[in-house]
Amino acid sequence: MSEAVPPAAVHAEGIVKRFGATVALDRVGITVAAGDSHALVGRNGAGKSTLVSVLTGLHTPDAGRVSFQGEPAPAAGDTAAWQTKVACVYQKSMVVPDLTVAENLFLNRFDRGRIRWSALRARARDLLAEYGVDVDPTVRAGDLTVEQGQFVEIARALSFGARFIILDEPTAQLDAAGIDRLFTKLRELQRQGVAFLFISHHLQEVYDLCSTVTVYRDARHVVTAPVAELSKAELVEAMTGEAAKAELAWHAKRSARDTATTGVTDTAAGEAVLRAEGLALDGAFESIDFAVRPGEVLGLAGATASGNTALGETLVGLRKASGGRTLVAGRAVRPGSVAHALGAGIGYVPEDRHRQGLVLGRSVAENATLTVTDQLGPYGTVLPSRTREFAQRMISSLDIKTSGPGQPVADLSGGNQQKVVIARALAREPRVLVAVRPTAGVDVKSKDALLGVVRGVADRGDAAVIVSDELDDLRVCDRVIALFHGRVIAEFGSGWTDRDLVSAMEGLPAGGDEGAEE
Ligand SMILES: Nc1ncnc2c1ncn2[C@@H]1O[C@H](COP(=O)(O)OP(=O)(O)OP(=O)(O)O)[C@@H](O)[C@H]1O
Repeated sequence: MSEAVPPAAVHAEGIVKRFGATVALDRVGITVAAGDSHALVGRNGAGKSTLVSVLTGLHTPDAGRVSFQGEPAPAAGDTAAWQTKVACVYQKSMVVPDLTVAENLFLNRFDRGRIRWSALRARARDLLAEYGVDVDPTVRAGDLTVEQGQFVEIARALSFGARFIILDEPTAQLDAAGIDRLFTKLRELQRQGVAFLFISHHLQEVYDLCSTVTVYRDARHVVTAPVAELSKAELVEAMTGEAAKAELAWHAKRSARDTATTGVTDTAAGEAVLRAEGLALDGAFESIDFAVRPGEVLGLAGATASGNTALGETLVGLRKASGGRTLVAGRAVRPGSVAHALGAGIGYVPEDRHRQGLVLGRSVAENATLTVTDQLGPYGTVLPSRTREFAQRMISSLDIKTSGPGQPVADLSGGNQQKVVIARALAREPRVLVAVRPTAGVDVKSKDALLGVVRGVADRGDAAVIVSDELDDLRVCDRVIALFHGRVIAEFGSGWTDRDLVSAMEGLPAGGDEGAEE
């Protein structure tokens, strides 16, 4: 025991944080050892983001203490001092989009009057090279990919001297190759003594990257253990407080339907709820045909640049097709018109809930009913009682953690905001629901419930389209079309294997390679 153990990268104890009547953190603690990769997991609303705010100096806790490398945390408001201790990298990086990478790296570090731009660029180049980040410092930050933005943020944090970095769902917008590169970089930095707190709803990533895991539930600390000593079932049990079910409940059944859905163009026009005929968008995807029948959930699988998201956005009218057409129940939908798509019965769950999904200052009830206000009272009036009643129903069926329908959406945790977006799309009882990565940021248990709700849309006789690269999202589909570089590369019935679908999304032709060596 005589070896000198370096002080913990961060140590927090007895942290209490209240928002009005809500106790977001109830005497919790966390200790991240130097050079460790420590996961923090918990259901939506468990308190993870609130802890991040406390550990980065954004919120002052009502009680408790935080220290970095054995020294008390800086005073509240001393941003410069906090930056030398800790940084948080979010899925959307916090860089200023209109400034160059070099400017972002040195933001607020120089007296503006004395900036020498050539020197600044050279320093930025050195700094990026030092941390092995392959990004041109003269590029506008807004033009970086999510992955590049995150690497720049990490380099920026390290250059301030921070040896502790929080990653809040960093993989949410990365494809498999991007996740690999991120993890490789993190392992490399870990070897140099940098510690990470990793927040993710993808439990497999916790097992792939982290050596320690802490679970919070309902604002309380439940357990901290070496990852190797906790099975997935035990982890889920700690998160939910219930014995874990063996598997996700919402697999599409392998039914008679399966054998009937081998072709994409064989459906008679009258039967399909949604049909794409030669649908194309220049630069995104080429002429695509498919039909979604009543009772069917269709998956549009694909990695980041595959065109699947653009296809989803074209179906809902956010983008205007450059060729072909979309039909709902045999009637053509006006291209490029969200209002027309909505009127035709297409419900939409967008990927980016902050930009496209919610009015943050408004209540849960108002947001959940944004598309149905014409149904909530006579002659265009909105009856508050009906709005609340509808919202209350959605809150319980989707298990939204909120103090009530009147709570502003801005006060909900990220995953619970996503559920409000889904509630809103369901409110109109769409004939076809188009959902883009519907479970992003949603915890394991809620994920199951949400996918069940999407499945339910089809089971009541309507239809759904799930645009995603998440295998769990795609498992509820009766049929999956995989896109690669804007083209359909493969199509699967519900009996696909993870390996086949992943290969297709990576651009490898499906089938015929069973048993091939990696
Ligand atoms: N500004 C705020 N005002 C009121 N309540 C808040 C505020 N911020 C968070 N809360 C509440 O605190 C609790 C914890 O939220 P937090 O965002 O920390 O959860 P989380 O674990 O990060 O969830 P998710 O996985 O969904 O991101 C939630 O009940 C949330 O509604």
